[in-house]
Amino acid sequence: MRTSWADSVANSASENAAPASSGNNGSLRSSRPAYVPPHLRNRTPSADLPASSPAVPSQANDRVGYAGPAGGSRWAGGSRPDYGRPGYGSGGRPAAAAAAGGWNNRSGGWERGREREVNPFGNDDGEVDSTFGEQENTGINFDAYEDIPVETSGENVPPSVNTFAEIDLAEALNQNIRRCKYVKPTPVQRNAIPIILAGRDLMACAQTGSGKTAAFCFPIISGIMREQYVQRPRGPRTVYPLALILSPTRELSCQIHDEARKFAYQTGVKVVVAYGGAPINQQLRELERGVDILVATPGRLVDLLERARVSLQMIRYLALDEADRMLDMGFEPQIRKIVEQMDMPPPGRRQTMLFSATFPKEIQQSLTLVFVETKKGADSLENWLCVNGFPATTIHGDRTQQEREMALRSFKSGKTPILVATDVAARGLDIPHVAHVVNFDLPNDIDDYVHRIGRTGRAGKSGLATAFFNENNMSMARSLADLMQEANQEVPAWLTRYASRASYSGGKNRRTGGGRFGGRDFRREGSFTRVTDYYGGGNSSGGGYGVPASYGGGYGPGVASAWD
Ligand SMILES: Nc1ncnc2c1ncn2[C@@H]1O[C@H](COP(=O)(O)OP(=O)(O)OP(=O)(O)O)[C@@H](O)[C@H]1O
Repeated sequence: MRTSWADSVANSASENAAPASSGNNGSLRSSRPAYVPPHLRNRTPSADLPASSPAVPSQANDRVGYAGPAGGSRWAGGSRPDYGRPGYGSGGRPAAAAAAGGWNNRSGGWERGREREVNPFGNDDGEVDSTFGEQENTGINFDAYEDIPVETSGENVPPSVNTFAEIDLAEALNQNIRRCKYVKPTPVQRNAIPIILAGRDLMACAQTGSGKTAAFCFPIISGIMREQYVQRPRGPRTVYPLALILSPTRELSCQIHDEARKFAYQTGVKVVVAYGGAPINQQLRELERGVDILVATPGRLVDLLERARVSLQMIRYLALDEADRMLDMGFEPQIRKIVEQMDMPPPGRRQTMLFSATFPKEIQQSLTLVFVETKKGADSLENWLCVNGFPATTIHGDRTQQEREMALRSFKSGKTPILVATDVAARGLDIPHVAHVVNFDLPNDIDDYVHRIGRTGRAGKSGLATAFFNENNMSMARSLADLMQEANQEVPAWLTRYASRASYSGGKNRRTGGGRFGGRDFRREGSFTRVTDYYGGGNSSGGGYGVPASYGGGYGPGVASAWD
């Protein structure tokens, strides 16, 4: 079972309380500067520090927890204990400083005396105006931007801001914004920055050259500065970035890296870039010096992950720049691997941001319809999804007509892209763009099943259907296996086994053993060929849960749908 992110942080905290000199690879560490996390850089050694740091309470890492006390700046410090770790050499700050300062006290810069941070602004090292004055900006025509309509969707979207001063960013970051001569935020920045700072996931579509890079970099940098207490494991060669920015090309990665280094200058947050087509050794050396934000192309990142030189275990922010382009360029397998198959924390434990100038409609409207058996089950699943960061709503027989209509509107508009429904309420719904139907509870009747999966893969589009099967669904095994066979899909061995057991015992489903499906021949009406489903998981000992997979479907031209 996957260990939770909070657990792994707490574990790593206790594992890593050893002094720097007792690391696994002392010689390696002595030959290169030891990595120092942002919160310990530029701190004077303190005699007040305990010999070992306390383990981090898991709650401290929950992003809900970092909103800070109401009515004051989040950065004002408060009574949060100092989790500074002595093992990192320069020492943490005294607890009293934590209580008094927050990160407005950060004098900025990387760890003093170890590595000098190159000034990414050239020789002009920092005569910065103390206010966001009317300086020259970098060529963005803000007059033209004022008229650009901005649409937002989602629940309780945090309000946009008009000025950088309104945003609760760190002073060191504000200084860099002034150094960049950004006077005011662009529309995408006005809207996206408060959303990301509020801990929300985001998909943002804004035209080229509209300042998307800063829109995701500012909140990531300020978030990392804020999480001063985050403890990271220390492998001899593995690094644990806190943020990952994926981009499709070497050029874009380098550009993001250059920009991010400016924004992060003297904040203590270190940005490293890794891309393919260039020797890996130099990039490895750079990574070994420590990394908070990793900007990478997918292929090179997979390479680094497979070599165990990078771990995603501590990722709090995942930004995909030009996400659609990455898919177009065939990076989907790598992205899936990075996001789903490595050690990346699941949604809810990390923030995910998708940025692009273009998002095909299919990407923006991928609605998921989940079928459950009971009204109670619908409510509790909806609640679970919402609590875990998946916007969901529900329709079932206990909801008023008005509530059902509202839920449907919210689903169709993409505000709540997951709809949990009981069978009765969902019959006959014609909702475009349903990309995925999940049979969380399988129905007892194959007709109902066919109706349900017919909500996706409509009008010639492909669709995905996922079913969770357990021994209580035994009576459906034979019909499901037959149905899949008819649709030329591979029938998993475990389902075949269930099917034969069900036939021996006679089966309860009225269609079992019938060979052909009685009543209505859905196949002749084009239904079977347009649906694709896959039953994963499960085993002969029973009770397994399905795993989503497999896209497909589509039906021949001119074939009418039974439900359209
Ligand atoms: N608030 C701002 N004020 C002035 N200039 C800005 C501001 N934000 C960004 N810029 C500048 O605008 C230019 C375009 O920004 P950026 O490259 O982030 O755009 P983008 O939306 O990512 O573009 P693309 O989609 O082409 O990658 C950059 O030179 C950047 O420094």
